[in-house]
Amino acid sequence: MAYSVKEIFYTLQGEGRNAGRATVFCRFAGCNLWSGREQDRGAAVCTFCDTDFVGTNGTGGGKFRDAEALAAAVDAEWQGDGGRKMVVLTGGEPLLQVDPALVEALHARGFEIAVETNGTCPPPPGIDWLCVSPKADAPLAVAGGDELKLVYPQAAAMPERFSDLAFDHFLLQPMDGPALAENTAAAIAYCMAHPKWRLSVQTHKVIGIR
Ligand SMILES: C[S@@+](CC[C@H](N)C(=O)[O-])C[C@H]1O[C@@H](n2cnc3c(N)ncnc32)[C@H](O)[C@@H]1O
Ligand SMILES: Nc1nc2[nH]cc(C(=O)O)c2c(=O)[nH]1
Ligand code: SF4
Ligand SMILES: [Mg+2]
Repeated sequence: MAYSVKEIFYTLQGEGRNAGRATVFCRFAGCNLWSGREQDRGAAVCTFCDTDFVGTNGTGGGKFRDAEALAAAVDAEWQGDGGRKMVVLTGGEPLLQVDPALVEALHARGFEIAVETNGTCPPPPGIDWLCVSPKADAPLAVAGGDELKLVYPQAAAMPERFSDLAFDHFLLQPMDGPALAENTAAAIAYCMAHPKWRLSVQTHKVIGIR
C-alpha cells in the first residue's frame, strides 16, 4: 500500500518513558479526530492538538509507494553510530496507515518500532513500544500497551478512568496551550498524590529541538 507522510526527521524522543533517546520520527499525514484545519478545531473530537499533520510537504515528507520505499526513507534519516536504531511512527494518527508490511520492512532494517496513537485503531502485530494517548470523546479500542500517556487535564478523561488498564507505565502530560503553567502545576499535584502516575514533560519544547 502507499503511505502519506508529512515529515521524517531525526531528533530525541521528547516525551514519555523513552524521553532523551535518539529516534527517527515519521509523522503520517491525516487524523480521524481532527481535519487539521484551524476553522474545524472547535468542532473536532480532539481540540488541543499541537501538531501540523496536513499534507506531505514537510522535510522528508511525501507519498511513498510501498513499505520498502518508506522504510528506506526512514533509514536514510538515521544518523546514529551504534546502539539500536529507533523509529517513532506518529502523526496525525499513524494507525490509519501503519500495516504489517511496514512493520516488517522497518524490522528488516534493524529498527525498534514505537507508535504514538490516540487509541482508536488497533495496532498491527509486532510494534515494540506502544504509547496510547486517549482522547476524552473518542472510543478507546486499545486496552493495553507499554505506556498510557494522558494529556491533562481533559474533563471527561480523568486518570481514574484509565488506571486499571493493562499498561506498564502511566504518564500525565500537561496540555500545552494558553494554560500550560496551570496544567503543569495540576499534573504535578496529581502525580504527587497518585504515585502510579508519572509526569511527562514535553522536553523537546523546553530545550528547543524538534
Ligand atoms: C500529535 S499526537 C500524534 C499521535 C496520535 N494522534 C495521538 O494523539 O496520540 C502526539 C502526542 O502529542 C500529544 N499532544 C497533542 N497535543 C498536545 C498538547 N496540546 N499538549 C500536550 N500534548 C499534546 C498527544 O496526546 C500525543 O501523545
Ligand atoms: N522530539 C519530539 N518528541 C516527540 N514525542 C512525541 C511527539 C509527537 O509529535 O508524536 C514528538 C515530537 O514531535 N518531537
Ligand atoms: S488525535 Fe493526535 S494527531 Fe489527532 S488531533 Fe488529537 S493529538 Fe492531534
Ligand atoms: Mg509533537
